[in-house]
Amino acid sequence: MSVIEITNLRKTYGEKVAVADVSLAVERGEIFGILGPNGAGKTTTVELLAGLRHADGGTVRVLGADPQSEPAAIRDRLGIQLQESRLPAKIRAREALELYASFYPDPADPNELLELLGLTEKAGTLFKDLSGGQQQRLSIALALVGNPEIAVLDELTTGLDPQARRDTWALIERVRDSGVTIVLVTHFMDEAERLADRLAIIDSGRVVAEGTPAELIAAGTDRRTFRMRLPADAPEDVLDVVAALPEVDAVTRVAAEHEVTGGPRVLPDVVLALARRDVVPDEIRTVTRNLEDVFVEVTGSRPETQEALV
Ligand SMILES: Nc1ncnc2c1ncn2[C@@H]1O[C@H](COP(=O)(O)OP(=O)(O)OP(=O)(O)O)[C@@H](O)[C@H]1O
Repeated sequence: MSVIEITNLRKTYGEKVAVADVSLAVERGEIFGILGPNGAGKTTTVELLAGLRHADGGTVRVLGADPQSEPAAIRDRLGIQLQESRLPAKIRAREALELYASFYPDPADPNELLELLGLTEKAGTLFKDLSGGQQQRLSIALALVGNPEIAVLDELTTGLDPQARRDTWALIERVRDSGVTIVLVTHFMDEAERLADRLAIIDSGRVVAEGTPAELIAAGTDRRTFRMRLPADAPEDVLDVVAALPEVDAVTRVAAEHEVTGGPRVLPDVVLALARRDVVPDEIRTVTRNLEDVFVEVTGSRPETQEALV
């Protein structure tokens, strides 16, 4: 059953089209990823579905209600963690949770949430003295404190170190497994590939691809790629022979290897052609596509990575 249905959503800021035409459906109990480059319209889309902004066109239904005209119907059922949400520097972790809990009719137990998020030992710590990862976890706890059926998490792991990111991912899976539907906004491929049960890639305010990570990776191409290392004594013209095979699209040199791309039969055809010339590659390994390749194909842009932090 869909808990969120967005149809032909549109939002402009003056001349600027932030969301051109977005349609998507989120099913109960899944982690749904919204992936896209900076400025694609992801945050605006989730702000519209949370009823924080008014759409210029299209419809949004969250748990059957229109968040714009019936905000009260979803207020206690949808929790949202917005990008860079800041708390007052001098509020303590438990105080913040207790304060937010007091806004809801049936809140989660702040102590249980602190435990779930690994913050029990930091319960008495001032917000300003928490590390980036701890602040992030606290903001996730705040999105969950109303015991929501749906939690929207925007740029969950931006600025976290690799270990904190992995811990946060494990936590999100635990939250999903406890029955909460999660909408995860991210521009990190690895995060979407690892966490999302299904995802939509948004570019320039439109959905350009949608499906499970595996479906997206498998769809749209019958091209295959592999890399091989040729023996030092291979005849010089053997690469010309490979490149001339009908099944081969391209042969490129990558460090000590050659990368060959072509149709579904590219690997056996190349191996056979080499064998006819008495050449046996020292090593062959297939190169599988990942979500990053899909992203580059459908958006034409390279995603950002967390490498700077590693
Ligand atoms: N309040 C606003 N006024 C004017 N333009 C805006 C406003 N909010 C967003 N935009 C513009 O709308 C476009 C979509 O922004 P949005 O924040 O939804 O994208 P995003 O995919 O979430 O990107 P990011 O990851 O950088 O936050 C951007 O070009 C942005 O500059």
